[in-house]
Amino acid sequence: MHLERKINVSCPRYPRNPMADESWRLPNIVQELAAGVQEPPSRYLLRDHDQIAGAEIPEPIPTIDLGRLSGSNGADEATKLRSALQNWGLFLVSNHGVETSLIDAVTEAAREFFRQPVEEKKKHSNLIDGKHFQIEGYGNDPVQTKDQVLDWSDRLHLKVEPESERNLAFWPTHPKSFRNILHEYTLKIRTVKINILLALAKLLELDEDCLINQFSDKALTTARFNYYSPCPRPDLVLGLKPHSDLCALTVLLMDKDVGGLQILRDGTWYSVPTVRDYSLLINFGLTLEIMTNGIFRAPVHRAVTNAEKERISVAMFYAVDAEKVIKPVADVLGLARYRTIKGKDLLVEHYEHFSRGAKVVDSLKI
Ligand SMILES: O=C(O)CCC(=O)C(=O)O
Ligand SMILES: [Fe+2]
Repeated sequence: MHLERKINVSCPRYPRNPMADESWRLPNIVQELAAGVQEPPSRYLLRDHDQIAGAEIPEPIPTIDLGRLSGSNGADEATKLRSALQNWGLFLVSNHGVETSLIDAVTEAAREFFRQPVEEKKKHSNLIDGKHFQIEGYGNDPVQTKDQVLDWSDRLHLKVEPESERNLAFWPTHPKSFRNILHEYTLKIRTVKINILLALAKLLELDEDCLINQFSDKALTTARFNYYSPCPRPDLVLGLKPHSDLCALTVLLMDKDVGGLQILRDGTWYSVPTVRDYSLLINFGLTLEIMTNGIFRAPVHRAVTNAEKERISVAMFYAVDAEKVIKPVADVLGLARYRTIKGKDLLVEHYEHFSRGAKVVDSLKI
């Protein structure tokens, strides 16, 4: 059975009432829209005039030397990691073992993919029969209500692990090297994920493999290539609404030239600066927040757009098996602060909250 059927998001079937005009459920490809409009359509405009310009981050996001953290003399890096997590909930990793040439190749492959005509990309559409949303493929998020504020971005979202779950129909053949590059990148980033989970378990003074053991051979890893078209009104439109990632861990490859990621701390949005030294950004998701009973928090973040420049980011999401019940991994973490939830149900609840700008974590806290 294909995983996407197991984790299908419960989007209302289209058309629910054969007589009703439900075309609003079918989002535009933003890249197409951006090429033709002077002003973004009203569905993309923020309602509450939230401040979009981010504040300058008061100190650099800490960079952890992953090689050193994983080695026998990792105590200094572990201290840095602890403070990064307390302050920002995210950090950069350097010395991560992924060749710079591979990182460049991933970025370039993504750029080449998005450079194709929309008709080519739509061959990998995330709408079944042009109507029903599924998580995998090229397109946008599901539109659940007429007044949902839409995001100024398109994406290609692919299952990469377990390998048996890859759906090659969604995997681009242009550029020709795309599939090989993504395969190589998946193997390399897996090691990054493992090293981080080992280090986190140590920080929590738990058995070293206690977090890694949460990921069975059915645990789902997806790669999401985000494409933010230039937007005529970056002051009124978001590239991606505020959210926390759902998975346990995200490894984010940011565009090295164009910034756009913002992180929320104490009610203020801070711009995350671009990095040019091939560091990767590590971001915790809600699954890890629940597994650590709130000791590690999933930061709320969003992406803003740019008037002149396109922006690309590549996120690798490490989720657990869809059937796994997510809960604190050890009794020593204290009385549960979150209700337990299955991986697949978290996904459904997330989309329901995300579409109306709400946070699923608030519904999970006990
Ligand atoms: O584009 C970015 O920098 C952030 C992307 C992101 O948050 C996501 O894909 O979940
Ligand atoms: Fe995210």
